[in-house]
Amino acid sequence: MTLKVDAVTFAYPDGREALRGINLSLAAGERVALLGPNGAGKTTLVLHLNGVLHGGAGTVTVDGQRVDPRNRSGLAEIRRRVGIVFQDPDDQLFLPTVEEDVAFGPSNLGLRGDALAARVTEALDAVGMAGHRERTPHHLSFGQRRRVAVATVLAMHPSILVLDEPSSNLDPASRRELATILESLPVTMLMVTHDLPYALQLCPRAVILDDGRVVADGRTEDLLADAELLARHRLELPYGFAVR
Ligand SMILES: Nc1ncnc2c1ncn2[C@@H]1O[C@H](COP(=O)(O)OP(=O)(O)OP(=O)(O)O)[C@@H](O)[C@H]1O
Repeated sequence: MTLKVDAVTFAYPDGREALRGINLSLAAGERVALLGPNGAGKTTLVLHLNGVLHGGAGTVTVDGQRVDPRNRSGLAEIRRRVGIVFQDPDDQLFLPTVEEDVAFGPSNLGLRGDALAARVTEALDAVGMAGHRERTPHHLSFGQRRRVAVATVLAMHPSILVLDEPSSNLDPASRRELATILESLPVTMLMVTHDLPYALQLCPRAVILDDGRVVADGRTEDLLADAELLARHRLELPYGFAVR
């Protein structure tokens, strides 16, 4: 089991209960969509996977290792294993060139020289950005910056890739190209999205979160074909979209 979330609860300091007993397991190689209306607790859950948020009840384990913020060296390893691609690529890109941004994480792990260069090339190749390695990230288009943000995470060789709204703000061609890239990656994937067709295309399994609880967990196709379930949780397919 790559990821196991066991009875996790969490309330923010103002007392708002955001997670009310979450259970979720991902097997190695699975691709799972995390769906739910605004305020359901998706981001709060994601921030528990690498120990940014903690303090409630329950446990999260990654590759059998418990996420424990008091264990500093353990947490560094968890953050290598759980690679999070945030919605805004500019939160992840801050160095003068693409290759420096992609090299940043692995060089912090101690990689140098040829091993580091190979890691950068491999990650940029995986997202189709090898031809842009010497460019300045803020001169790239939004879609290109998102791909580089994915590369910065892939360069860490994560065992689970977590994507927050990967298709947002992409034009149709970039959205499709990113789907092709994500489909080709041999990693365990948890994808937070409001884009239900994207979830269907990329993730055989989906989990719906609402009001801090898992309210459905099953085949994406089955969940999205259940109009009542979708309506109950404020989820909508695009007009005229046929699931099967
Ligand atoms: N820093 C915070 N302090 C207090 N409450 C918060 C904080 N961040 C989030 N919340 C609350 O926690 C709940 C879950 O929020 P969260 O951001 O996890 O939802 P989400 O499913 O990611 O929503 P969205 O689809 O809008 O991104 C909401 O009720 C939200 O108002």
